[in-house]
Amino acid sequence: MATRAPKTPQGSGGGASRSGGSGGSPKKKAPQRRSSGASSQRPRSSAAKRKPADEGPIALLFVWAGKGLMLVWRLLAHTVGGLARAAGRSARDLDPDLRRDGLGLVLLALGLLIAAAVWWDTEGPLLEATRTVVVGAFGTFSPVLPLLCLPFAWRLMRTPGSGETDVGRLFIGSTALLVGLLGLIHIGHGVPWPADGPEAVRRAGGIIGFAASGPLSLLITPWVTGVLLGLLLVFGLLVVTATPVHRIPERMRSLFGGLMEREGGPDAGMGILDSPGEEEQPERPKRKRKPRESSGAETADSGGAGVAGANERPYDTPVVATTDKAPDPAPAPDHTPPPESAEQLSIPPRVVDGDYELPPPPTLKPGTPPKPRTKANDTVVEALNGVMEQFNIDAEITGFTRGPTVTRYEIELGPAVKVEKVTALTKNISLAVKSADVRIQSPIPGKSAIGVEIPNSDKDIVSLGDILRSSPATSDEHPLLVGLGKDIEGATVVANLAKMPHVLVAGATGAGKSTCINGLITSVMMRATPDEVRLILVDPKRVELTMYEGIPHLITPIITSPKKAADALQWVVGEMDRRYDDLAASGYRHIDDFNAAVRAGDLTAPPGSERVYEPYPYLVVIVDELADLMMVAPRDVEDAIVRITQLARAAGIHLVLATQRPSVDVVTGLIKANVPSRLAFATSSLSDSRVILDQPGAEKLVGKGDAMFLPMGAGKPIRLQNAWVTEKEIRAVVDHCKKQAEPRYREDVGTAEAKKKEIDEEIGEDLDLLLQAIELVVTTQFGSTSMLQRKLRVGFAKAGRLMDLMESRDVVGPSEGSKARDVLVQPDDLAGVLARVRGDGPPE
Ligand SMILES: Nc1ncnc2c1ncn2[C@@H]1O[C@H](COP(=O)(O)OP(=O)(O)OP(=O)(O)O)[C@@H](O)[C@H]1O
Repeated sequence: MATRAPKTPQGSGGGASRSGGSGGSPKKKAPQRRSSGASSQRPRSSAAKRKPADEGPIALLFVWAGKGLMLVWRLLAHTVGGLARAAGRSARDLDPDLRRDGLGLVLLALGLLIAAAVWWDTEGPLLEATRTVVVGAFGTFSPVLPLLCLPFAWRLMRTPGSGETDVGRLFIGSTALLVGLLGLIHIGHGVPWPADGPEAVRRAGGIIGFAASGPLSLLITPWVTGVLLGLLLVFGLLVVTATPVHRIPERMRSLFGGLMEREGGPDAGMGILDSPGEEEQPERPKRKRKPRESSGAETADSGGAGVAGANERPYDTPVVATTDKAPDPAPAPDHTPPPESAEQLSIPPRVVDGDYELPPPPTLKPGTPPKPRTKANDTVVEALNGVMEQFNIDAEITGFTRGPTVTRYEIELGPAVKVEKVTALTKNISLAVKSADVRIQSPIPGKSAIGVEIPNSDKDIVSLGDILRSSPATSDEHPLLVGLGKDIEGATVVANLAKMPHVLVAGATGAGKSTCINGLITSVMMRATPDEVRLILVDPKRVELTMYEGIPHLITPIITSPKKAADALQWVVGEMDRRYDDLAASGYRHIDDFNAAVRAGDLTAPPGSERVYEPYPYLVVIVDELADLMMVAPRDVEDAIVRITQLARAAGIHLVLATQRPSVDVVTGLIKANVPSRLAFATSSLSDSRVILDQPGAEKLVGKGDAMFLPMGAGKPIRLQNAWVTEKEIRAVVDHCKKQAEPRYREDVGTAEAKKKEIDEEIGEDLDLLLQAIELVVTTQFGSTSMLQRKLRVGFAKAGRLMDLMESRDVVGPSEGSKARDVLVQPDDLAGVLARVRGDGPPE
């Protein structure tokens, strides 16, 4: 997740306002200027030379005054910037909503100051200076400025929780809008130059209007400048209202519809008083993101890869553990021609007209404050010392690091003491500290000490709310960043599902696996809009995930039938293939690049196509009990999982597979090889731990969310206490999401069965064999019946029938006697053909 994420429209208008520079033919252009006098003597070479040469002392004065003003401004900006940076640390600690209020109040004060200076001509040196600066800069537009400050201030204070990007967007948009407008006003007044007198400039668009239109008019005529400035103005308007160009008709419709409703509705009378813009709030962002930093002790630096950094003072400086060690992206498939289908998105892109607000961060409650040391720790230290003494081992307990569930005690050995002397005492230590779950780590990474992990008798609760409000989570905006918990040193652990890119969650019943899945889904709901992330939830147990029914992130109702779940996985394979087709056709390697290009408007539909490109949401498939699926259709499920996991990363599709039976028949070698990240909760046996982590350790976990996280590429797992989220909190988040938007389901997810029946009559029981035969023939490009007999171990009659079925589906050509048949499908198209034969091909 890389920090992700779709952002506000990009500022592309800079080019328009900045064009110019040298070039052009002043000879031709000068006569087109409408102003007279000095203007006709404009210089001919470069703009730089032009003014000082011909504009006389007044113009020179203006130029130098302008430069002086710039210098003062820069000095001021540096000083204020320095002060702001110095105050930054404490400002960052402020509640973000308070920060926005502060900004709003500053804007209000500014509006009042300008109103007093410009509207009422009030006396006083500050007001006079304000008047000179404002009227000089904005010209005839200055009286409107105070009116603009008011709605902006109002918006800032009225919509707490919006991100900083919102403020940035408004700033960029209104600057473009203002520059365009002032330039146009200036052109409307005949493009007066400073040489025409300061009053002439003030009566037009002011210095800003002049800067936007004057030099440009000289180079490309006022008309063309007017058009460019008009475009800049429209761009500014679109940015301020957060309206991408392709959404203009939609926005107009909703604005128009809203106005009509208000006119005809019961509140029609009130509608006259309300400003329609305010009512529609067109400038509101589509989403409110970013849960804010907690006011607690989380001050983590952004961590690097894989495993949390070691930490001397755990509760002061927790470190993020993210799965940053991403491998090279999956190789992009060969370039293929643009797909024929006119439909691009197989997942409906828009779920809601208007705005979608993320749940406010306080919906999730804070946990218990961490305790760095308790009486229980002292008791354990005494017990450990006792054991060392009893066995005459020259070793010392030099300290401990208390995590939420487990404390790691550090033992330093004297000279010439064998490590094995301590490790052999595990059972005695267990006895002395009255806990069966003692785990010895030798050495503690980065220290020449042995670590003895002993469960705390007085555990801390790690709340998901605290994790999502901590800076490791808030500093990364990727919508697939999820809160995992806290490690043994108390550092926050977050992970990006997109980087995992698939994860296996396993553990014995009651170990905390369902809580973990709840945490993952809640993280997504807290941080991502349905336009950014869509979910497929598979819950064969029918009890675990029911509370998420109806959330707008779902693309299909929660799937409870294992058979349907297997079909849904096949649908995901199809969705992945469709995405890959799009990536290949457009020449992008990753869905993020594709989406960025769509947002920037760089992707146009191929000639003759009616397609409208939309960004693809990430798709996360969460299976709460893999074992139930593997019992029903082991081969289909395994095939689909392997295919998805091998390729889906670049397509933005990620799997979370959970099971309480991590045995080799559920988590097969193939699945294991392709699901690189693992999250293990307490297992009932050492062999189960081996299946999940490829090493022992999970059997020693103490349950209730005590977990080991092995991110992709990491050699050693991180022990962590998984974050806790209550059912009440989940319900509040779910209610919030449901109020924001209705789910829009894909009808065909998990319904391949129905389609299959149509072709079943002909294929009958042979579907599996036929799929294998197609795969064989296409990959070898050899259409031979005897090869099918040999490889599939079928008789001549069956092999002949398979060949006929393949012929009727255009996989092979007609029989040519004893010669092998022509193969009509290329290996690249195999996935599509298999999907079609299965009956889960792309919708017509
Ligand atoms: N992160 C956690 N923090 C604190 N307690 C937890 C945590 N996770 C689980 N627990 C405790 O463990 C109990 C069982 O958790 P959970 O239902 O998630 O286990 P499970 O492995 O999914 O079990 P099952 O497979 O039977 O559904 C919870 O009721 C809760 O009391």
